[in-house]
Amino acid sequence: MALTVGLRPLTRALLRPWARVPGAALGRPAAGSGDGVRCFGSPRVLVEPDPAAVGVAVMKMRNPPVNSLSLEFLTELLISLEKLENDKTFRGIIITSDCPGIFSAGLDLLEMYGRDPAHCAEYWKAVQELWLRVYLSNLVVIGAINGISPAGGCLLSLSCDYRVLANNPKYAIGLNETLLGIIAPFWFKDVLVNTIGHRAAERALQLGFLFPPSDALQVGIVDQVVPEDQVQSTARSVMAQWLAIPDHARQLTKNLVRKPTADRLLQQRDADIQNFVRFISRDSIQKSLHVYLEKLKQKKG
Ligand SMILES: CC/C=C\C/C=C\C/C=C\CC/C=C/CC(=O)SCCNC(=O)CCNC(=O)[C@H](O)C(C)(C)COP(=O)(O)OP(=O)(O)OC[C@H]1O[C@@H](n2cnc3c(N)ncnc32)[C@H](O)[C@@H]1OP(=O)(O)O
Repeated sequence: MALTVGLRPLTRALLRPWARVPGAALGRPAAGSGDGVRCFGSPRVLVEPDPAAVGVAVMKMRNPPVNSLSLEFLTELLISLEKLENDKTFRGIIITSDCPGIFSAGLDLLEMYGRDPAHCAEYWKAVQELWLRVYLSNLVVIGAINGISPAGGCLLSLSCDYRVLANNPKYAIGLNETLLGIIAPFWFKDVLVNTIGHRAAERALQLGFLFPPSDALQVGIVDQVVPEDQVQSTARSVMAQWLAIPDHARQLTKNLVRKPTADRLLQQRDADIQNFVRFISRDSIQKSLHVYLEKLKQKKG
């Protein structure tokens, strides 16, 4: 039976069908343009032009304590990304965190635990939308990963064009869904397979590996590991290298490489939402989430 996906007005206004073609005319004018200072502020997403690099924006995630991807946070990220995408003065974004030690704790478990099916459907649609927005962005997207990034945080990192991770043993990265008693959806899995290869992904996904920086570099889930105080400067240098390529050639090439993966979801978005809602609503899965949330609480002592 098909689910009725009732979207709230803000989310409905934001979520549009995906038909972006590199080089195609971009949509509406950007907020903030024309006043000399482009700063797309929102409570949880700080976006500033990089003072040292023309055409580059730095997007800082600040949804304390752990940058968990709640529906509101996802919505703000989507709005900021759409504004940047539509502002022709920007050619690249560096995504980083404003929460010390945490890049993103992934999807917000409280959006999936004890919620009704309509809410879960709305939430999952926003998760899909953020992934598509980042993964298919025409901009160069560099992840300056300055903290731990499990599960959805790892997916966000994997969707960047290049990942720079701070060398701190606490800053593990990986798709750890199985440790929570849930599973990574097929499109999370596809992105990991594309990045580290089939066999490494098979092990990492089943065992819920969270790779510390040295292992993360070795397996290829990140591109570079640098001292913590050099993450931002390294991301800037990498950005300069990527921006030296003509946009149209880079964008078309990115699309060529990424579109087949994105299309697998685009062709079955509604079915994917229904699968998610059915899966997450199971008593056994809700029980697993409950146990995991309790463990997080107990860890505090
Ligand atoms: C057949 C199948 C068919 C179809 C299947 C279809 C779909 C697949 C189904 C489901 C897929 C769902 C995918 C989910 C992906 C995810 O992203 S799940 C989230 C994974 N995240 C984690 O495991 C991280 C959990 N958090 C931590 O490990 C630690 O919090 C962290 C190391 C990040 C930080 O540690 P620390 O600094 O010590 O902080 P605390 O642990 O004390 O946390 C502070 C408060 O934040 C709360 N919190 C932490 N993480 C989350 C989160 N992800 N969501 C919500 N809330 C979180 C934590 O409980 C604390 O709250 P409190 O202060 O106690 O109120």
